[in-house]
Amino acid sequence: MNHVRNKIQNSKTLLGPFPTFEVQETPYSPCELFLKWFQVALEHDIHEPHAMTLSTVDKEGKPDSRVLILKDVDEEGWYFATSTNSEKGKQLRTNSNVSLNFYWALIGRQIRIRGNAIKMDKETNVKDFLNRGKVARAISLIGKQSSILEKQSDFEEALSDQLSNLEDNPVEASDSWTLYKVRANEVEFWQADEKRQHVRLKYFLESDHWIKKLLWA
Ligand SMILES: Cc1cc2nc3c(=O)[nH]c(=O)nc-3n(C[C@H](O)[C@H](O)[C@H](O)COP(=O)(O)O)c2cc1C
Repeated sequence: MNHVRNKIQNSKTLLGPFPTFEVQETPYSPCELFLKWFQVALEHDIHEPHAMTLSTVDKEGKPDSRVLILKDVDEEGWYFATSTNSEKGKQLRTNSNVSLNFYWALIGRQIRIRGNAIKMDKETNVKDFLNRGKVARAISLIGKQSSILEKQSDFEEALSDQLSNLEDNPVEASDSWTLYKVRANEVEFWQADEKRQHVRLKYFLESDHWIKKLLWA
């Protein structure tokens, strides 16, 4: 495995070419800039640009991270969905502080969001749940995300039970499936530069308005 370690040690990063980031021409709100950057990601055919890392902290203050799908974004916040029974669901119950991170290597862009995760109402959660594919709904209805699985066949049996259940009850919704809105108070846009002169612009929410500051790279 030493050859793999050599590869890691000698891997190059941020070679470019990258798009430019005109910090003087940025909009008032980070949501608007996020959507502009997302559009650029789509134009560059970034693979799964809506995959993001969600970080939470447990009740002892220990951080935890995992990848989730961004379901929507608007001036109110960034949205993700998961089970309240999952590890992250439990963590969010005791501490709603979160961060989100997007990294699009091909265009050298990273977006960091810090804020609070707020649960959406029951009706919205049910609507989001019913929009999911059948297998995803069946898995959610098992309702055991992140608990210990003794053997893989237990999962297969539970899935098969839930798939038959959905045949009989096609609009059954999970009690735990929840859409969360991350209301941001800090959003940073980071643009890589081939000559290592990276550009960082951070939005801070002050009272009820956004201010923007450049950051040292
Ligand atoms: C690309 C990708 C997308 C994912 N999307 C979701 C998602 O939208 N919701 C979710 O609960 N888990 C999603 N997962 C699984 C999570 O990363 C994680 O394994 C799961 O939510 C359990 O996390 P927890 O134990 O911290 O609660 C996704 C994983 C990957 C790699």
